[in-house]
Amino acid sequence: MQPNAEASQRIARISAHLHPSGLQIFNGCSIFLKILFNVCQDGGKLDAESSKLSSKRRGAPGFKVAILGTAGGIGQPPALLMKMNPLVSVLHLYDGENTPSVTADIGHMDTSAVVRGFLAAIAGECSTGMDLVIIPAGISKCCPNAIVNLISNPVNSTVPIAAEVFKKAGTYDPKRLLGVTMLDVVRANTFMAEVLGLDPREDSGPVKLPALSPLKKLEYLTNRIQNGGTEVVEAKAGTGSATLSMAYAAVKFADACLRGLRGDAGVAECAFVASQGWARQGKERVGRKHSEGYLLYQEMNNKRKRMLA
Ligand SMILES: NC(=O)C1=CN([C@@H]2O[C@H](COP(=O)(O)OP(=O)(O)OC[C@H]3O[C@@H](n4cnc5c(N)ncnc54)[C@H](O)[C@@H]3O)[C@@H](O)[C@H]2O)C=CC1
Ligand SMILES: O=C([O-])CC(=O)C(=O)O
Repeated sequence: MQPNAEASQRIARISAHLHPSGLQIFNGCSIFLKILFNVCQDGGKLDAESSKLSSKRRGAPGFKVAILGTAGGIGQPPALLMKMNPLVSVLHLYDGENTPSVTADIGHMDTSAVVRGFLAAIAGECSTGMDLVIIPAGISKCCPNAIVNLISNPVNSTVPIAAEVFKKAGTYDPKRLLGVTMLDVVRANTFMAEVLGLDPREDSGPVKLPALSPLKKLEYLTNRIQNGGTEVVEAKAGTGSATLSMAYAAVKFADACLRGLRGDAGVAECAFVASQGWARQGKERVGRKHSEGYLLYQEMNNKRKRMLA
């Protein structure tokens, strides 16, 4: 096809996404996915379309990522950061409200990921074909074959609830359902580095620990990390909880998952996962398809295990 004709086709496609003819669909329609902005009715078609666009742009396929609850305090900054992530080729944004504004805004960024927004009751299905689904709010009925990063609090309850939802849908895979506890790790790195006068980017927690004795310093750090959420809530004087540091942590974790899926060796981060029942947090190694199991939990002494239970 001639370049001019191709460009005309692309303009028509973009116009169809920006001004979907089926706008009345989300006014009083009972179907589950209320399609809104940049969105067509057929999820599969849309995925194919997004992929076509993205692979043309990038020359190589990347990962498809969805964010549920994307218009909220935590959801918006990860949408921005995932649009900047070179591993992401398709970014689907879901929320019950304000998805158009977030999608329009982020969609103008000149990075390669193709963005689509869905005004969706996310307690139902999310689009299929995703590699990674990040959930600050709501839950999807099923995310077949995707790694799910569940952020909604309380993670030690929402992850088991999500597991039941996925079991019902026949899509449960404990190795793909990860409760995001990364903010605690991020805080631990920061606070520990502050006390020791180190660069927080050095990931050497276990190496640093002996330097923290006597016990008082450990107690100080344990308290500060455990009360990190309260520190932010109080600073925000009742207007909300951590959103920016959480978004950073969510994206740090999501990026680790994508690197694991890409096949990078030695990718391991902490998460809340199912193992011999619930109430476990361990360091997960993420592989090409899913997390590959605990590294850290087995190494913890009983006192620490009791603290996590
Ligand atoms: N895992 C962690 O370390 C942390 C978790 N959190 C948790 O993250 C969650 C999200 O926090 P924020 O983004 O600040 O909340 P928020 O209230 O600002 O945003 C929630 C968003 O989700 C959307 N939403 C909620 N239910 C929906 C549904 N059923 N269908 C469609 N859209 C829906 C809302 O429209 C809203 O835009 C909270 O549960 C919070 O406690 C917060 C900080 C740290
Ligand atoms: O309670 C919240 O939503 C915030 C939170 O988990 C934290 O900052 O660690």
